[in-house]
This record gives sequence, structure tokens and C-alpha cells, in this order.
Amino acid sequence: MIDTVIHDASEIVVGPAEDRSRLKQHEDGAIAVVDGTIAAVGPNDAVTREYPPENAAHAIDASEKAIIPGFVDSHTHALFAGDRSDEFEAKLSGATYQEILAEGGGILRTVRATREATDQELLDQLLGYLDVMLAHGTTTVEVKSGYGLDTETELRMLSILDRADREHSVDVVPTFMGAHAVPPAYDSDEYTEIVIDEQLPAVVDQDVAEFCDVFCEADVFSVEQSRQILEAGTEHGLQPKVHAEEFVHFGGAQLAAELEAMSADHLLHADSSDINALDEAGVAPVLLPGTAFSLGAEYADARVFLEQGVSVALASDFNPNCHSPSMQFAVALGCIGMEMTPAEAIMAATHGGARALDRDTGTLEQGAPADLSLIDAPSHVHIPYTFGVNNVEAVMKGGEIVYDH
Ligand SMILES: N=CN[C@@H](CCC(=O)O)C(=O)O
Ligand SMILES: [Zn+2]
Repeated sequence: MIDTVIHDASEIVVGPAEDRSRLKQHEDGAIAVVDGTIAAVGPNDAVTREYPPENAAHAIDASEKAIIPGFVDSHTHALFAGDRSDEFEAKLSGATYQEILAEGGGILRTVRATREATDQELLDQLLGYLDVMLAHGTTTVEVKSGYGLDTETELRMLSILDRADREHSVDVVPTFMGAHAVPPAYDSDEYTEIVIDEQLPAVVDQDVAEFCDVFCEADVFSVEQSRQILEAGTEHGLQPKVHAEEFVHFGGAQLAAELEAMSADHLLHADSSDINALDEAGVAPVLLPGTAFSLGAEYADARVFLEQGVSVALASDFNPNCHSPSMQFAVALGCIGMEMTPAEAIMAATHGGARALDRDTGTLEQGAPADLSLIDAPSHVHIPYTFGVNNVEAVMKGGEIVYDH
């Protein structure tokens, strides 16, 4: 039984070509979906001969439209309460992110609001954001805890992520990030011990996280504290991720390489030896242009990675300091701000994100999950070209149409 045939698409973006610098794509293409996976993808004539649309339960005419893999947003802090729009205004008047954090604002303010919110309030807000992400073409999203900073709230956050994953068609990948900031009652050594001795065991006991992340940054967690936390996470079966080289060059990227972390994220201040170390250790570099855009900071140097043949991921970093859950916007910033080609940016936002989360999605190769978006434009180039609007017409997740504009 053929579930769905999408035919006459003006372009199908399959994924990276063999040399990884170009896209594998078909103009005038078709896709057949059977049992939630891609059964065939290729030129329209060949695919529809083998999988005639009239024999399929659903046939979709994609004339004048492009098909791309669902976006895999590999770095977000999408579960939070409260409103920091006034901090956005303060930053526009010259306040820095660190000044706001040092005065008890920023992450610490979101922690207070998140602790006060009920589970239902947090879940409802997250489900609303997942709706927006899906409507903008995201089919898998990583979400971090880290607005609890105590065992009880960190566990609450991770259980809410588990509920959201079961209730929503977007796949939610949970990351434990108790080491997101140091709560005011402790110094960073004391709090590092609490993360390792209390939070991690409880998280593992409840089996609610897949990755462990640390904000390795000046005045937050030192390289040594980060190493201790991530090594403890690894002993408990949580793969490491690192917030590295965001505000200053600090050593987080080398740590990620040393620990063979799943990813190193931000990397605004990474140098060429960091890039080599990450590449040799097989760590996925995750670039977050929305953060640089919202902070008015310089973008990470995507071109240096790409010229060295190192694939990168693009993610939204959706959080109260970078309030855009749209991967289309991240792709546009990747191109306009970081000089990526549209093809590189789309690959980074799909296949690159999947690599940073160890998932088999983010590609439309035969056998991959049928997670894809129908774009209301004839090619992927229109996504960054027509920035600021939603180009997604419909989204399929696991072979089902789960969003239709
Ligand atoms: N840099 C640290 N964490 C987040 C920001 C979180 C917040 O400001 O609430 C980030 O990745 O950008
Ligand atoms: Zn982050």
C-alpha cells in the first residue's frame, strides 16, 4: 500500500551530495511514502511509474513548489515562563547580556518565573511554541532544561518535555542543563557539586534526558567545572554538549573535542585550532545566528568551518533572549549574516541539526523518516531570499500531514 505520492515538485532537496558541499536535489521530482518512510525519491517520471499517484491513499500535486527535509532545530531553550521584553529594550539602550545577568536578570529572572509557573502553564506555553515551530517547518527540536537550577524544577522541566514529546507531532529531544547559570545562593564550586551529586542522579533515575549541556563561559562555569559535570553525565549515559566560545574565547571548544561531545554550540569566538580539534574529534559545530543578531554581536565565522570542509549545524537558540523559533529566519541569517549559500544553510538546518542530535532525519534519502515541508515557492533559495515571511505550506511528520496552511 502506497500511503502518499508527492509529484511534479519543481524541486526536491534530498540532502547533502557526496562531497557534502553541494545539495543533492531533483528538479521536477517526486517522493513516495510508505509506512512513514521515504520509499522512493527522484525524477518525477521514474518515481510515479513505480508508485502511481492514482494508486496512493494520498496524492499531492507539488507543481511550482519545493520539498525540503523537516528542519531539525538542535539548540533551544523553549521551555520557560515570564517576559524579558524590557531587557530587550535595555539592551537596545546599551546594557550588555552579562550586566543584566549580574544584576539577577537574564537567565536568573527566567528561573524565578519558571519555578513559580505551574506544570500546566509551562506545558501549554511550550505546546504553543511547538505549534509555531511546526508551522515554520521544524519537525524535530532539542529543548534544554536549565531554568530550574534546583533538582525539583529541573526534573519538572524534563518531565514536561517528555509530555510535550508525547502530545505534539514535533519530536522533542530533551537535554539536561542544570549547569546553565549559578543560582545566587551558591558559589560556582558548591553549585557544581549539587549538579553532579544531586541533580544528575535524579535526572538519570527518572530517565528524562538524553544529553547533558553546560554553559562553559567566563563567570559562569569554568572549563574544569564543565569537565567534571560533563564527565559525570557521560558516566550516567548522557552524551555531552557544550555552550562554547559564546562571549569570549574560553576553552569550551577544546573541552568538547577532548570529551568527544555530541556538539559544541555558539562558537562565536572559536579559532582555527578549535575548529580543527572539533573536526578531528567528530564533534558537530552548532551555529546560532539568531543569538548574534539579537545581541548585536559578530556572527560565528561559518565560512572558516565550511572552507575547511567541516559541516556545521544551524539552530534557532529560541529562548527569552533570542525570541525567534523560526528556522527559516536562522537560514536567512546564515546566508545574509554569515555568508553561507542557501544550499549550505538548508543542509545545516536539516542534516546538520540531525547530526548534532544523533538522529536519522534531516534527509529525504530512501529509507529516511518522511519528515518534510512543502514550500510555497519553486526552490529552497526562496527561503532566505524572502526572509521574514513563512514559506511553509504544509508539513509531513513520519508520513502524516501534521500541518496544512
Ligand atoms: N548562553 C546561554 N544560554 C542561552 C541564553 C539563555 C537566556 O538568556 O535565557 C543561549 O544559548 O543563548
Ligand atoms: Zn543555549
